[in-house]
Amino acid sequence: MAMALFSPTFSFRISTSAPQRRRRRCFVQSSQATVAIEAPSSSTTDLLLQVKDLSAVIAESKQTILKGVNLTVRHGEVHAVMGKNGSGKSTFAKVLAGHPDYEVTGGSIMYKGLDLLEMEPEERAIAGLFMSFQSPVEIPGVSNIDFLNMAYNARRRKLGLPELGPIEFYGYVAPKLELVNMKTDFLNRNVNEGFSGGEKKRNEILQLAVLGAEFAILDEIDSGLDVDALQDVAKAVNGVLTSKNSVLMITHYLRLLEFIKPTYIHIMENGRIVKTGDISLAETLEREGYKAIS
Ligand SMILES: Nc1ncnc2c1ncn2[C@@H]1O[C@H](COP(=O)(O)OP(=O)(O)OP(=O)(O)O)[C@@H](O)[C@H]1O
Repeated sequence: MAMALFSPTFSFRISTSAPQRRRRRCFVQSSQATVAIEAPSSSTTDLLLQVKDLSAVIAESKQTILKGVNLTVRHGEVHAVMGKNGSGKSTFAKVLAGHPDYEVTGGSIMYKGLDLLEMEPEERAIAGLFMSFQSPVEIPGVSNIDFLNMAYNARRRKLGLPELGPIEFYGYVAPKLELVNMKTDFLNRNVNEGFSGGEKKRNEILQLAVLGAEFAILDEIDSGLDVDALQDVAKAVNGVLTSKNSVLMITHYLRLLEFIKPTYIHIMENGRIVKTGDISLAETLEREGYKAIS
């Protein structure tokens, strides 16, 4: 059943079905040629995520949104996805997270050597995939610290590690609050309830820091942030980046990419990645608009 409050992290609390993975084999794989430019190949042991010829429709209307996406992400890389409004960026992110609004109709996604499309959203989260949404959801009646503690322990349980009690967990989370420049009282407030837009984004990055995700998908974390908040959020993202984990961020603006340096920039157009390059691609875009690179 589709749910209003989808998030792989929140799925620890609210279990979902994942229609996208079960139905995908009922469709013939798209044979449309894609124009994606793959990142240069290196050792396959570095591979974190490999998306091949991914196509997806909206579950309800069957309207095709993704039309053959190819993307390779290795450990330690930062990928930025840019593109005009409506080109399919958020849909791609949500399909990676296992959002039930979409059905995969072709292609494959391998994550850490596993078939991601065979995994439930919560299994994806436990396997280290984190998604920050454009509009983070509010969870009335659930305090931020309880939510974080529960999500953190759920992952630890699956990894065979001992759970942390409230006091130990407070000791773990407190330094991470500093990383995102959030006051302690945010821990006792209900998840995102009454938070400003910027506070919600900081809270998303706090979740990322707490969960220690290996692959973070950040959908427009820069939207609605003032300059200071943008720097705080970028500093926090940089603070959680290591040579072992990777980030896929969706953005419209060069300003974010000046703080979080991308390894590759991809341009999405009409449900496909049509161009891949370095920061100069975003600079051209900023100067001349999409007509310069379409
Ligand atoms: N659940 C849905 N129901 C109806 N239409 C949808 C749904 N999800 C995506 N779409 C449509 O698919 C297209 C791609 O949407 P998507 O949100 O992926 O674009 P985007 O590139 O992220 O855009 P933006 O830059 O404006 O955030 C849009 O035309 C959108 O209206």
